Amino acid sequence: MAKPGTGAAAEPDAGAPAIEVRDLHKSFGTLEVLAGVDFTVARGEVVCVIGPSGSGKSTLLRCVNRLEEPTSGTVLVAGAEVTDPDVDIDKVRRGIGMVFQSFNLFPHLTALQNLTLPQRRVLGRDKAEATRVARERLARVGLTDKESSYPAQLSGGQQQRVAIARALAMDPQLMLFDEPTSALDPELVGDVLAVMRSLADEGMTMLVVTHEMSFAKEVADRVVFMDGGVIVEEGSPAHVIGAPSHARTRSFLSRLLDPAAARIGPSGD
Ligand SMILES: Nc1ncnc2c1ncn2[C@@H]1O[C@H](COP(=O)(O)OP(=O)(O)OP(=O)(O)O)[C@@H](O)[C@H]1O
Repeated sequence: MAKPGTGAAAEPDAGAPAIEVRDLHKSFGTLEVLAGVDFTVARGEVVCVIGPSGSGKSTLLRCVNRLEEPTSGTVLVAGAEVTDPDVDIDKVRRGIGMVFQSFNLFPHLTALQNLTLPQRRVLGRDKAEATRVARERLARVGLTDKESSYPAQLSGGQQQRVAIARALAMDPQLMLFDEPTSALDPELVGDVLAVMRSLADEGMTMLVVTHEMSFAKEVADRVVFMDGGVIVEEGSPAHVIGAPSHARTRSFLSRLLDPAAARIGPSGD
């Protein structure tokens, strides 16, 4: 528990898991969106969260950096209790990179400026250091030649790679991805997934809400299947995607692979 006013709980605990979620509940009015979620993400682990629309995946992710206030329960990030009202939440958030479905770039700034501005404002880096870091991160996502482009001059996939580079420029300990490829034309998805795969290979801790089953199968250490605001099952990709033990998971996966079946009617379980 944080000591009120000290911000002490925001200090990373080297031995603590990257994320711990305990008995998390979230309601919007009478709608209970998270109905008691428990899970842990180890450092360096890549966890994909899958599940039907409305199952609470985005809400769970948004509770991790307190973009949503949980109704009850506990979230710890590197040992810092995010859900404690007295925690220094800005300090915790500085260690968490977040990538959304929509890229949320500043339209009036170039790619390079989109990366330098938050570093200067939030981390207080001087212009030369922020520019050096920005160029390094743009190179990491394969966009060195686009540093002077404005978002409107970039494809959706390139904008998303700038958004990933922007998050990386803040030196996060942990990256949250909320359906990062859902808004992209199919031919642009591969480049974004390749960047995410390289981050995973480098040991970045990643919690990824996605419908990209090939990414989940090939890159995730663990897959969590959510439905109705609870975790129905979790385990290795080979288990959850390859041989799910729960009927609700099987039904979801078959509807995902055969969208025509989803239009015909209810899943039957
Ligand atoms: N701010 C909000 N106010 C009211 N209801 C909300 C709010 N945010 C989410 N919801 C509702 O909570 C439920 C779960 O939403 P959430 O976005 O977490 O689901 P999801 O599993 O990520 O779905 P999708 O795959 O469609 O993004 C939905 O019914 C949604 O309409």
